[in-house]
Amino acid sequence: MRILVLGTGGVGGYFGARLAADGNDVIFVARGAHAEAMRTQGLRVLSANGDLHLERVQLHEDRARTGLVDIVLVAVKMYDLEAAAETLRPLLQIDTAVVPLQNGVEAAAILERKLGRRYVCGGVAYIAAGIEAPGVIRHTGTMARLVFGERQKNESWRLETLEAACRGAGIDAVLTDAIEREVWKKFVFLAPFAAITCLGRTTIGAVREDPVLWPRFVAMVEEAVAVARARGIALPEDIVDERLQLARGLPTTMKSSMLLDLEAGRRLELDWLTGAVLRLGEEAGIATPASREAYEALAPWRAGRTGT
Ligand SMILES: NC(=O)C1=CN([C@@H]2O[C@H](COP(=O)(O)OP(=O)(O)OC[C@H]3O[C@@H](n4cnc5c(N)ncnc54)[C@H](OP(=O)(O)O)[C@@H]3O)[C@@H](O)[C@H]2O)C=CC1
Ligand SMILES: CC(C)(CO)C(=O)C(=O)O
Repeated sequence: MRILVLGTGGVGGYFGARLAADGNDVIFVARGAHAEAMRTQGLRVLSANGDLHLERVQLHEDRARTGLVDIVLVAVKMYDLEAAAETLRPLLQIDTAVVPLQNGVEAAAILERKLGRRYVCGGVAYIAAGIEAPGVIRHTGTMARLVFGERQKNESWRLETLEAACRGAGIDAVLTDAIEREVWKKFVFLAPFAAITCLGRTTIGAVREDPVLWPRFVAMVEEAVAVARARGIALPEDIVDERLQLARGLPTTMKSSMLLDLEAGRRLELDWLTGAVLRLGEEAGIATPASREAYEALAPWRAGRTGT
């Protein structure tokens, strides 16, 4: 099974490296100084789950050398998704599974428009990881979980193969027959979590203790759940309480990946997180005032420090 990792950052680098270290045929798409470091020094993962160093990595250089692939793990940021998807088409064969791991609820639909529905599955990544230096991925904490599933059918030999490869590599991976619900389950937590940590420029631990930030977070979770339900997503009855419990149990020092981007002056995924709550809420006739307030406060930073 040949796996293409489209975007070798925190998510793609961590899971791709674990799969490669277990002997899977993994080809990485990377660019810039990070790609150059991977070419000359390999790819290193620093993690409480076990450090690893791939001395040699297969980098995607061109179509001929990469050939056709069986699985694509899509792990570029949302603002890079359409352009990255353009490069995929020549690498796909009839039953290639393209698995988006982005935050938000819109990646699969974007990929379906670009590539066609047959290829595109759904996926969710639970991990906190990033590029610490060129060629080096830093994983924070121990959480490293993948959930994926078919969007058009229940049975999936192609994803069963991926699940087996992940488990062989020590990755906590689950194949689900309700992937749309899983993607929304993460979204109704993650969009508010990203927004509130960015608004406070602080950790979830500090948010929990703050008499202003915590109620704003709760209101945003309630709004996101209302949007999901209005769009026909069958979330569990107790989803708000369950998501708040999740937030209460997170490590005190944990930050969202969007806060790390904000602190580093990078572009934000705001428009696919809080922005999507507003957009999808409007379409469904759901008011989202707490999310709107957060969006408007963060919007000046969405293009990053360089404004590009
Ligand atoms: N980081 C985390 O802990 C988590 C992130 N997520 C989600 O996963 C997705 C990926 O996030 P993350 O891993 O943090 O992102 P990163 O920015 O760490 O990694 C993405 C990588 O893809 C590269 N890239 C983008 N487009 C291309 C291209 N066309 N060709 C080659 N390389 C490309 C980027 O390069 P460059 O830097 O040059 O742009 C970057 O190195 C996001 O949607 C995020 O919300 C989900 C769960 C946890
Ligand atoms: C909350 C977390 C770390 C969980 O995966 C995440 O997805 C993010 O911050 O982007």
